[in-house]
Amino acid sequence: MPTENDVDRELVLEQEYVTALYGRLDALREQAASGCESEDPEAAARWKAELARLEAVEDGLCFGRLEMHDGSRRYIGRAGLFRDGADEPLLLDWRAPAAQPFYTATMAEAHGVRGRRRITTRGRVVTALDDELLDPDAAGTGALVGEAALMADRTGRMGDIVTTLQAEQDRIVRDGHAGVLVVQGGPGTGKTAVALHRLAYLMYTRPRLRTRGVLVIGPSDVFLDYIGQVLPGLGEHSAVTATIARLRPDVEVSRVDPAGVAEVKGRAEAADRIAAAVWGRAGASGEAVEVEFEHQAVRLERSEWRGAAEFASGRGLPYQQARLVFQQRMVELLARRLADRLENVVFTESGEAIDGGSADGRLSAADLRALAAAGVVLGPDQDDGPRRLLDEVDVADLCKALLADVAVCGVLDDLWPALTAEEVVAEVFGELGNVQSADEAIGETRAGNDEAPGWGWSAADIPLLDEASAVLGASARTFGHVVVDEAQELSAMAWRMVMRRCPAKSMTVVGDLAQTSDPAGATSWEQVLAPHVADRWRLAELSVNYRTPSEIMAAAGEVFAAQHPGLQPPRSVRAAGESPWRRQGTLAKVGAIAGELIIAPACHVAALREGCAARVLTPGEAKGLEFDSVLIVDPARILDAPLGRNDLYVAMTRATRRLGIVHFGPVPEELAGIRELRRRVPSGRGPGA
Ligand SMILES: Nc1ncnc2c1ncn2[C@@H]1O[C@H](COP(=O)(O)OP(=O)(O)OP(=O)(O)O)[C@@H](O)[C@H]1O
Repeated sequence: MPTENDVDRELVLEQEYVTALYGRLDALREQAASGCESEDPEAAARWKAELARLEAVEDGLCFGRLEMHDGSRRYIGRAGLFRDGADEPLLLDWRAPAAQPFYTATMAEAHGVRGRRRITTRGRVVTALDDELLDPDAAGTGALVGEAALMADRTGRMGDIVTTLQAEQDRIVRDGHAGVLVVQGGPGTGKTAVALHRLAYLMYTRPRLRTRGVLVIGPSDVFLDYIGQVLPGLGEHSAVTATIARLRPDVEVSRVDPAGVAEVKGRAEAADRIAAAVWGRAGASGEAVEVEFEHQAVRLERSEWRGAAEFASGRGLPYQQARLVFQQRMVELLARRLADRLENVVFTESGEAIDGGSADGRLSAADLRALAAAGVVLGPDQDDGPRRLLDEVDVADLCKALLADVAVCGVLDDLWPALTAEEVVAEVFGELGNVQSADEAIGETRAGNDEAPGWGWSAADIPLLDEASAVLGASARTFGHVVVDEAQELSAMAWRMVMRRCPAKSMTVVGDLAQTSDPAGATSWEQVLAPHVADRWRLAELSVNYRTPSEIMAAAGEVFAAQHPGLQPPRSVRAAGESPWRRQGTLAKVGAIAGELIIAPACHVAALREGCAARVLTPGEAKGLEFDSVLIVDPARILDAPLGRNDLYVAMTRATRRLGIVHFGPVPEELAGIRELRRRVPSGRGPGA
C-alpha cells in the first residue's frame, strides 16, 4: 500500500507536470491571440478558431497518464501539446492512436501498458490520483477505478466522458467505418455521449470534415441545449446542431398532427405522391397552343410542344430547371415559326436585299426569270437560293424577346407552371387536414387567418416540404458527417431529408428501437437505412446503463418486457439505494409532491405547469434527457398512446436517483410490482419520499 507520503510526493510531481502543461497552453494562447490581429482576414479567422479551441480545453486539460512497460510515460488530455520547437509530445490528444490504450488496455490485453493513472484537477490544481496497475506482478499503489466510479454528480447539462470512456464505447468512438454506423443501446448506455465523442474523433482524424461541416440532429431544442457543451468541451466548435424542424428555419411549425395523420405523412410513399403531383404539372395540360407576338399569332400543335416537354423532362433535371429547358425549347420553336413567316430574300451583287424565293428556301424558275427581268444580277454565293431575312443571331434575339413577353410567358406557365413546395404539399396532403387550402398556404400570411383552425404546418409537414423543395430543385446545405440522435423517431420521409444533407452518407446514427414513440418511427434499422445506403451500414451495440440505478431499472424492465418479450433491457451499472414508489393521487395533489422533473401526458401538461414549481415535460420532450428526481403522473394515460409502453419506459429511465409515480385510477399492471406508498407524502418532498 502506498503511504500518505508516497501519495503526497506523487501529487507534487504531477502538479509540477500539469503546471508546465498549462504554461505551454498559455504560450500557445498568446501566440493565437496575436495571430487574431492579422490583417489577412482568413488568417485572423483561423487564429480565432485556434484560440477558441485552446480556451475550451482549460478544464481538465490533462486527465490521465500511461506508464508503459518500456519505462516511458504518456500524458493524456483534451488537446495535444508539444515542447516548444520540438516534436516531443508533452500531452497526447485523447484521440491520438497512442492514447487509445488509456481506454482499452486491460490486464489480459495490456497493449504495453503497465499502469494507468487518472488525474483529477480542479482549475489548474491536481486534487487526486487514481492508479490502476495492469501488471499482475507489480505491487498495487492505489485504488482501482471501477464502473461505479463513473457516475459523477449531474449538472443539468451533459458533460463529456473523455476521462471515463469505457472500452466498448471507445471501440465505437474510433470505429473507422466509412458509411453509416448505427449505435444501438438501451437508455443510459451512453449512445449520445459516444456519438459526440466519435464526431470529435472523426474531426481530429479527418480535419477536412471541419471545412465540409458536421451536423448533429437531435429530437428537441431542449435536448440540443442539454448536449450543447460536449463538443466545445472537446475542443470542437464547428458542429451545427438542429432538430429536423430547424433544418427548415423558413417553416414555422404551428400545429400538431393527430398520430395517424403524422404516420401517413411519414411513409415513404409520400415521396412518390409529391413527385407525381409535381411532374404531373409539367407540360400535361392543354391541346394546341396559340401565342400572340408582335401582332402575329403562332400556333403550336400539341404534338409539337409535347416534344419540347418530353425533351425537358427526360434530362434528369429537377422540375424548375427542367421548366427552364422547356421554356427555352418552346421559344426556339416559336421563334423559328415566326422567322419562317418572314419572307425570304435574295441579295443582289451590290448587297441589296429584295424579296424572293419560296418557303422551302429555293428559287423557282419563275423567280429567276422575274429577277432577271428586273435586272437583278445574283452574286456568286446566291447560287443556291435566297436567304432568310433573319439569321441565327436574330433568332436568338427573338427568343429573348419572346421570353420577356408577358403573354407568351403566361402561355408557357400554363403548360409548365412555377410551383412552390408549400403549394404542392397543400395540394397533396391538404385533405389530411394540415392546411386549410392550397391558396392560403401559398398566398396569404397567417394574419387574419388565426380563426381558421385548419391553417398551419406541423412537424410532420417539414420533411414533406423539404421533399417538394428537392423535387422542385432547391438545394440544401450539405455536411461531411451527420450524427442523428434518437434516430428511432425519424419517419421514412425525415430520413430522406437527412440523407439529402449528407451526400457522402457518412453518418453516426444513434437510437434504441425499444424507445420508439412515433408511430412513423423505426422498427428495424435495415428497413430504414437499406433504401439509402444498401449494405453500407453497420450496427454497434452498447449494453451497460450508466444512468439509471438498478432499482429503477428493475421496475422499468417490467414495462420493457411487456412490450418486448424475450429481449433484455441494458444492465445497470450501479444501485441508488432507493427503490421507486407509486401511489394513487389526483392532479391537484401533484404539486405537493413534485420532484425535479414531472413527466406527464400532454393533456395534463398545461395544468401541471400552472400548479407546480417543477419542470413539466411530456415523455417525448424528456427523450434523451436525465434528471436526479423524476415524478411520473398518470401513467395509464401515457400507456394510451400508440406506443405507450415505450413512452413509459423512456419516462422511467430518465431518473438518475429517484422515481415516483402518481396514478389516478387503478395501477397499470406493468407497474404493479412497484412499492406502493400509502402514507400521506409530506408537502415539498420529492419522489424520494
Ligand atoms: N463512460 C462513461 N463515463 C461516465 N459517464 C458516462 C459514461 N457513459 C455514459 N455516461 C453517462 O451516462 C448518462 C447517459 O448517457 P447518454 O445520455 O449518452 O445515454 P443514451 O444511451 O443516449 O441514453 P438515452 O437512450 O436514454 O437517451 C450520461 O449522464 C452520460 O454522461
